Amino acid sequence: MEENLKIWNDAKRIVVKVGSSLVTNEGHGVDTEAIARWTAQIAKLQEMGKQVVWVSSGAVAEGMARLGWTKRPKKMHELQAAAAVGQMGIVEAYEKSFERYDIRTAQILLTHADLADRERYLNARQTLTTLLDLKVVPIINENDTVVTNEIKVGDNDTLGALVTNLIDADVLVILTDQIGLFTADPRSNPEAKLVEVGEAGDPIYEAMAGGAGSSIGKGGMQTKVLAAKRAARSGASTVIASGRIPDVLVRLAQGESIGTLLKTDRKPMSARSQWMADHLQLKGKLVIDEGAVEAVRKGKSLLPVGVKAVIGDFLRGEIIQVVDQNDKEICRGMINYGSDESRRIMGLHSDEVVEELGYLEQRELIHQDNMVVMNK
Ligand SMILES: Nc1ncnc2c1ncn2[C@@H]1O[C@H](COP(=O)(O)OP(=O)(O)O)[C@@H](O)[C@H]1O
Ligand SMILES: N[C@@H](CCC(=O)OP(=O)(O)O)C(=O)O
Repeated sequence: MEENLKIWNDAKRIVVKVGSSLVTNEGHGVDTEAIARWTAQIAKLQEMGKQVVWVSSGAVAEGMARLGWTKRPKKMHELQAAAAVGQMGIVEAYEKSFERYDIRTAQILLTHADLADRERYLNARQTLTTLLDLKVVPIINENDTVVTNEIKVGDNDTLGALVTNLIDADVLVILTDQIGLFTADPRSNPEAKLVEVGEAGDPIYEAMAGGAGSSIGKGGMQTKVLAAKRAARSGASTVIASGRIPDVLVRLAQGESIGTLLKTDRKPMSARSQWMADHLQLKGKLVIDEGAVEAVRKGKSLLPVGVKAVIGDFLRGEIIQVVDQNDKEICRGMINYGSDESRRIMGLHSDEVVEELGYLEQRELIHQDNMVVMNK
């Protein structure tokens, strides 16, 4: 209780994510009563001085219900068509429900590509914070209709964490159909026990969490536990709780312990480091030797001499991954040379780089100021 109270007293900005099965009543169509209960709670949270961003799944499930499809289609374009139809129903239901409280809503559809591009990322941040200052409730979903594998986030638990980091929220609440994280999937393990509190990022929870228990949800607990780890990078704690508990959000905000709290005491990474850390897909990879691993971990820049291999095609200025010889990610950062040049200069000392290229653009392949060390 103490811990919850402290986290929630200090929390000004909250991101809440609701899953498809909750929003669409297990796929039967938008659950307007559930939405009415949540909007009433959001109105109360606003009265308590909190800002709320709402990440809502359910577009595909609602689209299927509207189109009369009983089986989830396999074809990408049919799924995307269903999402386009369903998203209308989802935002319409929220808008209508919030009218009762004279609260405006805004639809925001994002893809990973939007968040990976620095300019679009900063724009999204600016727009979201402007909406919050206007007391508007942003309703966010992935832009399912246009995403391809290369540009998608993939699930809304992860999207919730990315949004948490984007706007520096204090708490991420993931509302689902279970009362929290259990020691194993309670659908198949009736003996499983609820985890009440833990450390975000502790790998024991990744081992407990399974995939989605129904065909409606996408990521199951696995993506929720990983979302908590991701949100902790900006210093946000995560609560996983049932969206069906009466007044769940208000009671949480009053400091009640409900569901699972995955807390963090981590100091937030700088906004720029978070942006790099939150890239889910990277264009390329450098494999570095042990000496370089040690240097990078000490916060030094990465020089060409420590690089053993260059994988993928990338341009100067793109964010790429740096791994050790066991493929463990050590850091990532903005590279000063494209992949072709990087291949030519890997393993070389600075004077040899000049000889090879005929010029020296920068001594470092990745400068320490443009780098974020991972898993520290
Ligand atoms: N350790 C666990 N604790 C609780 N639920 C789990 C666990 N492992 C897997 N699950 C499953 O995760 C499901 C919730 O994820 P999902 O279906 O993706 O929901 P949502 O649509 O809310 O994101 C639960 O219904 C449950 O079957
Ligand atoms: N963007 C998709 C939801 C993806 C997703 O992560 O679903 P869920 O696991 O139910 O939160 C949709 O609106 O159908």
